Amino acid sequence: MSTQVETAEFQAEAQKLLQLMVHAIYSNKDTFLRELISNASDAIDKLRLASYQDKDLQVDTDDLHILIEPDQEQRTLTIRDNGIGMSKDEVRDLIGTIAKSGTAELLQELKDTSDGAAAQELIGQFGLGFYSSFMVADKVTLLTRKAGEDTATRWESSGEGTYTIETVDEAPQGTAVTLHLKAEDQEDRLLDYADTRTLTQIVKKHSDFIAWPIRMEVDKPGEDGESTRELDTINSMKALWARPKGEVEQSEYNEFYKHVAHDWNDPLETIHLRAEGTFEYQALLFIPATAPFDLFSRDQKRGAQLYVKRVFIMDDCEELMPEYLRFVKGVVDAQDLSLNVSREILQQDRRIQMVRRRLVKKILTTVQELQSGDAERYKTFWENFGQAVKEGIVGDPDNSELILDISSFESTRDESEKTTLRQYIERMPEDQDAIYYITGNSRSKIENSPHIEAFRDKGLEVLLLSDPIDEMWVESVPEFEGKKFQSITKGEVDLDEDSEQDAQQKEDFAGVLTWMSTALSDDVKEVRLSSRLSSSPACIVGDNHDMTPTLEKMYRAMGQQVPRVKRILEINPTHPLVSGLRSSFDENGEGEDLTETAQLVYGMALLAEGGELRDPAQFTSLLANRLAKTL
Ligand SMILES: Nc1ncnc2c1ncn2[C@@H]1O[C@H](COP(=O)(O)OP(=O)(O)OP(=O)(O)O)[C@@H](O)[C@H]1O
Repeated sequence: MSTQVETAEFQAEAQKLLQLMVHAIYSNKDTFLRELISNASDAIDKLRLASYQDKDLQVDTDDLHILIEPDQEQRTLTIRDNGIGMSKDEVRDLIGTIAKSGTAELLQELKDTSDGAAAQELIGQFGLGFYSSFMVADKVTLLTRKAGEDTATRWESSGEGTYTIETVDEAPQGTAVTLHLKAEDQEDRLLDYADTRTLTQIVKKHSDFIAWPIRMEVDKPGEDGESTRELDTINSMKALWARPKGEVEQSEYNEFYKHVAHDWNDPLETIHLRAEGTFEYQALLFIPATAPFDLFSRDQKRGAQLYVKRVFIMDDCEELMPEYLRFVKGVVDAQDLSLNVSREILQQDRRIQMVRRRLVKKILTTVQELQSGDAERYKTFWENFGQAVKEGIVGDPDNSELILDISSFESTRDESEKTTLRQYIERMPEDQDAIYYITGNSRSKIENSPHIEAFRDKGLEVLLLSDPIDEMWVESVPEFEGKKFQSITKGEVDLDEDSEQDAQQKEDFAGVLTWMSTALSDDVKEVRLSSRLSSSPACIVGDNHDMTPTLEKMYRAMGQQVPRVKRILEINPTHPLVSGLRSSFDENGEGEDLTETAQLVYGMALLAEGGELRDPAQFTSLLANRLAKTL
């Protein structure tokens, strides 16, 4: 067998992340061991599953374990597992590159931040798995043989841009990662990772719950006072989710979370539940403290890990979690499923649907409790995951009321504080019968939109809905707690109390309105007087069931055919431009100049709401000509 050594380069992004590790940006160096043990444990889970699914696979699964081998003299530390191993191509793909989405954004953010603590938090959020070995080692050697293959692969790197890779004839099945340790440096929080006591402490702290034995030779005091070296299992291996809730420390939950979620930070919330009766299961779920970089990418995975009677069955079990809760991590261990259950079977299984319903309810009510009991943590939750959770208002009709209840929204009342719907309703004046809202692309755009003027003048609060998903749910939900949602850019709004004056104005403007409706008929279906404006001359509104321009644009962007919706131009009778337009029409009748003024009024209204002109060049030329006349 040829054992030619190839030298290859890390992918550019991997190189940059490695540099961060080599130059020790992350202060909690002990985490490397948790990462390597976590990978080893995953590899054993995979082997166990593969041997179960493929009876012809020639592997020995009798004594699956992880072995820690420190060598004080050589200053090395080896983490060895007899799990699934990797093929040569897998080593290249999995170790030489970083396929995680969000890497580019992470690197950009790291470049932009000069604050060490912020950089650490970013790294912590991203997790660096295998690469974290380079925090404590100046050279790493990996020897691996994939289950069922004859030859093995040896990989080595000092983390400086290149690595070597070669095929070797012999190696035990599984993976051994050998770290050539950096010198101990207490100041830099670099401990002696060849010391068995240090290693034992780290394993107990970070990896105690790992389901496979983690073994290491340790010194044991003998009867004659002499100590002897003995192979010991240093983790308790107790599945955390199977232990009674009251007996598990939060620190244990936190460590377990870091293992399942590949996160380096503590979770925001822990949910531990057990169901007994016809279908028994235990669930241990976590809400992370920060949203992952890829929360809104299409390939974002979702779902808890599924175990059956303590045996790992699959990662990302989608059947257990709806898409809008894709950020929830954890484990569900069911007692009464078959070990060879497949995704197809799970999709059909009504018991799994029942579990999912219960988990969803539990997660949502946990957030509800947070909302009423811990404002700061609720705020963190909502800032990170609110946008995703709101997808459930449309996607999960059974829970839409509950989701609305735990949601909070920006409003005209306070720039820095969001409001819940319940709080909004409590503040509503007695005669207000609807929840007013406006949708659009950004807070700044909608908050200065002319539609809001009269609401602001009258002290009426308006919700400012600027997430793309808001456009969707607000169309589909009729009401909350008996109050219907009313867009302030749609339908007729009557905020003026003086009906006598109204009637007079209607009469005065009747002629000019009819003429304007015809003059602008290519763009609008009607021109009418407004009671929602106080300082702007005009605004554009829709009928109650019309699609908003933002929604129209969203559908077009998704490639759907949508007819162009003509909306309504509302003009402000008290604005000098509008009253002047009317007197000019009354005195001189229609004319080219007046038509141009009407077009300008329409164009301005469109721009004021952040809309796009159909013919911007024509609009600017009209405006330029008009301005020239004033000079
Ligand atoms: N001991 C191992 N045995 C088999 N495969 C392994 C082992 N260690 C790593 N791998 C493979 O290499 C991949 C990359 O590992 P790495 O630790 O860099 O990232 P990860 O575990 O996928 O995610 P994270 O960076 O969030 O920890 C793993 O997903 C796994 O497929």
